[in-house]
Amino acid sequence: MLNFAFLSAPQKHVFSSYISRHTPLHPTVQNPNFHSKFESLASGVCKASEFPSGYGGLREKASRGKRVLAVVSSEPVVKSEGSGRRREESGEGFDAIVIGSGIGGLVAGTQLAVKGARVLVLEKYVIPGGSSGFYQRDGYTFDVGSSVMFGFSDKGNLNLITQALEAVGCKMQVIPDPTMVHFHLPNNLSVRVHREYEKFIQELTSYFPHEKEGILKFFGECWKIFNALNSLELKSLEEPLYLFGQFFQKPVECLTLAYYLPQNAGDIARKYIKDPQLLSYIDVECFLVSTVNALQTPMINASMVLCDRHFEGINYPIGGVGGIAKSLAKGLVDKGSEILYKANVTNIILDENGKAVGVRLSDGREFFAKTIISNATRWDTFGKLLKGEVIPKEEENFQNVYVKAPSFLSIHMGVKAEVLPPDTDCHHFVLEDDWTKLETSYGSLFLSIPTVLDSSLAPEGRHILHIFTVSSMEDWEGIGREEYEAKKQFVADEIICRLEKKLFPGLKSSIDFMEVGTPKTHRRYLARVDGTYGPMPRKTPKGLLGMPFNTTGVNGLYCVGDSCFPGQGVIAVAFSGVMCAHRVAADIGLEKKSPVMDTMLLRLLGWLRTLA
Ligand SMILES: NC(=O)c1ccc[n+]([C@@H]2O[C@H](COP(=O)([O-])OP(=O)(O)OC[C@H]3O[C@@H](n4cnc5c(N)ncnc54)[C@H](O)[C@@H]3O)[C@@H](O)[C@H]2O)c1
Ligand SMILES: CC(C)=CCC/C(C)=C/C=C/C(C)=C/C=C/C(C)=C/C=C/C=C(C)/C=C/C=C(C)/C=C/C=C(\C)CCC=C(C)C
Repeated sequence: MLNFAFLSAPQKHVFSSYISRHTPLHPTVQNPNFHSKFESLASGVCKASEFPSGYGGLREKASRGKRVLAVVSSEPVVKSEGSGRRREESGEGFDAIVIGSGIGGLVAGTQLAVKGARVLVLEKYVIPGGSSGFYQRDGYTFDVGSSVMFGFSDKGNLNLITQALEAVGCKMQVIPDPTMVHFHLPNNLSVRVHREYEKFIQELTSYFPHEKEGILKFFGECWKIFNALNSLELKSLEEPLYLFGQFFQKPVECLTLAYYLPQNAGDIARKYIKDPQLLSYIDVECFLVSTVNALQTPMINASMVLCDRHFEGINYPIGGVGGIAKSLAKGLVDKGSEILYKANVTNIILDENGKAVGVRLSDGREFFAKTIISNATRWDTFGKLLKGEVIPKEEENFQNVYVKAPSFLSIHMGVKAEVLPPDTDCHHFVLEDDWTKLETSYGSLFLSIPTVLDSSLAPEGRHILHIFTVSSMEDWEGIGREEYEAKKQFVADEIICRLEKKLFPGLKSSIDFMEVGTPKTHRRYLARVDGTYGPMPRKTPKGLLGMPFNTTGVNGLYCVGDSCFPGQGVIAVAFSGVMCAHRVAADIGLEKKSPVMDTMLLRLLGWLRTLA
């Protein structure tokens, strides 16, 4: 029998609430099979049985030489109710609280934990990952977001997912994808982006032989940028000791990147390419990266994607994309930090000097830390979590340069395997007959069939089809429940019809399972305002110049994720996590810093952004 007499009153309260909540059918687990299903998700060497104790485990902790029973993560005791003193004040608080467990938040959290910081991640939903999460239905494991994964190889400096996992002792098994995407475009332009660069260039030039030189020159310039990026050690561009160190060690590469920082891919493509159809093709390539055309896509981001797919390649993690977040969450807890699910942050708490010192949850609980990192979008962070506060000038600038990209409609389907022709590629992009429809709602279709690579994601004899397309919140608001359901069915039917015509005859009759998500679904489950896909330039941007890094105008508050430099994409938000952790670590004394140089660099960067 355990004797709990040594627990203080608040600890007893926490413990009894833990016991009552952690019955086999935990009410936070909406799906009673969730736990076992989640555990069964394959994730390489991170054993599934080692589910983060953050999901409500009890563990023993050493504290000042005494062994005390501590409740981990389901209810970290932060505010001592008796004395009214915060742990932070008594020297026991967290170094950082991360709001949200998207890949950006988890990478920031784990990188800090590895540096010795004590981190608390607060996630609104019941599992980690946000748009890189997963869900399971009827024997299918669906990726919430895209299944095209960069950053998983063993070489170079840009394999940020491999590095993030390695930092916490995890490695995932991956399956190399021979084709990043198969484009089905107007005028029967059908281009496969092969893993091998030469094969891809050969295929593209077979459609545009007269532009061979232009194609090689454009991609050549992309490789110049990619190679410069790949040669740097990637850390915070807001930390002067690192930044100037890199300039000193790799001056040519840094100057190359500085030169391209304010440039867009469309302008560079136009230097070499004249054929309007080929320029439209490059628009489509960029649309995948940024949901806007090439003239609005930063050249650094375009180069990163257009080259990395041939350098590291696209690799799918066995068991699904959700395994990445699951492994990072486990790694975080292994490193002595904590993650708490069903923790909906409603406010960031500022002290009397306007410094961010804590957060309040929708159930009234408060947690305090030296620094607060928000993985919510900047619109949510400054519009909701800091509601009532004056919005800092830098955020006003950001909102002048960037608007919220529309959301998307997603269809997750299970289909009979026979409907797919042999050798079907894993990822497809369909824009049937009109280039001008590229950026319009429902104009183009993204389609992934991850079971082509990993059949374990679906029951035997079945495949997963995940289709998504641009859709705006305005389309779905102000209608009643019945109309909403009928509209979902109608829009999905139209899309299925298009795919039947273009790719898979008989698709409709082969459907075994189907679930449609709208912008409202994405707003609700990803906690992203209007379900937005992320920031999109209001007009032609100056490359990446206007994209904010991680510090904010509020002392102690940092942002991470896709509304920070360099923008959308799992690998991009992983980089923002690495940058953020480095800057925070310097600010809390875990990394070297120079306060004088900090002030100068942050002012300089602030000024540069005003030029965007
Ligand atoms: N193939 C791909 O490249 C691919 C696939 C999937 C996702 N993605 C990318 O991932 C990027 C998004 O990653 P991200 O790191 O910015 O975050 P995210 O939006 O994926 O996750 C944010 C997390 O924060 C949580 N959250 C938000 N507000 C909260 C609050 N107030 N309290 C508690 N929790 C809260 C959400 O529930 C969510 O889990 C997107 O840009 C998308 O492109 C890319
Ligand atoms: C600071 C100053 C001012 C200056 C200095 C100079 C320098 C040094 C600089 C540097 C820089 C850097 C480092 C940068 C970096 C960058 C990076 C890393 C970037 C990255 C990016 C990435 C990206 C963008 C990615 C993306 C991706 C994506 C989005 C994906 C997606 C996908 C999809 C959607 C798919 C599709 C699908 C189908 C088809 C189905």
